[in-house]
Amino acid sequence: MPVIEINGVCKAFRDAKRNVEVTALAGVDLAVERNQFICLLGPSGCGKSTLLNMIAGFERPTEGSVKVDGQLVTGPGADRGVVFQQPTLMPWLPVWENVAFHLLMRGGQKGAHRRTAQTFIDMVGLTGFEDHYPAELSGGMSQRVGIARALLMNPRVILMDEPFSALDEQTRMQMQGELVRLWQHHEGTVVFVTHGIDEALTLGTHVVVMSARPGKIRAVVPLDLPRPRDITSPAFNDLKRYVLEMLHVDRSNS
Ligand SMILES: Nc1ncnc2c1ncn2[C@@H]1O[C@H](COP(=O)(O)OP(=O)(O)OP(=O)(O)O)[C@@H](O)[C@H]1O
Repeated sequence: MPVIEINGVCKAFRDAKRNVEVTALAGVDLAVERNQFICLLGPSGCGKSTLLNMIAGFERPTEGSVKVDGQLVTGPGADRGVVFQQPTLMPWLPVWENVAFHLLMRGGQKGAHRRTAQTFIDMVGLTGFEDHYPAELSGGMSQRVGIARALLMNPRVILMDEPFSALDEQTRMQMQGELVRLWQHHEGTVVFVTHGIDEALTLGTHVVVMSARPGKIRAVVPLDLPRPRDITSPAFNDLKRYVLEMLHVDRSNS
């Protein structure tokens, strides 16, 4: 059984200001299997974030269904960890309390929660920064805190919405490498929204190419490339050309 099942999903938003309906997604079907790393790629406004938000349970489909582990998604849950573009850290809490935030909210032994947080702080390479505050961290470090916080709940699915887009090129490439290593060591199912073709081809087991207005899935492209990915290799560039063609079909029709 797929971990995520999206069946016939449509999403319309009411634009109250202009008194019109915006169809963000129309007839989206997608099955995501365990341990797949799915990159959602498509032009701005094609509904990538809307689709991710529906898996996260922040939005409900207008039509169709979204299931995780066979259960209909009706709201957010601990089985789905979300990492946003901005890491949404609590500025008044040190790193370890930000990482352990959901555990601390549940109550219980603070010392035990700190030890649990430490495991994930170490995992994302922030050892020594446990007591730093968000204002003392770089963009990449803040994003690592967000990733550690999402991993700590041991979710079935990690949902990431352009988590590295605000980072400089070098930090982004480093974070991409670290994310792949984490995913390879701990396994799990990832859905990752990106604008970047290279990023999608570097990270994913599959790229889901979306078309715009209303958002639909144009193609699911399996990435049969060895890791670590070599962005200069002929195989990488063949796939890049194919994905670019998929994106361009959309542009030439619009
Ligand atoms: N809450 C909302 N209210 C009204 N319209 C919305 C809302 N959220 C999204 N939309 C519209 O739905 C469409 C899809 O938006 P969405 O943010 O999902 O696209 P996206 O592919 O993630 O875009 P980007 O790559 O620019 O972040 C857009 O036309 C957007 O204006």
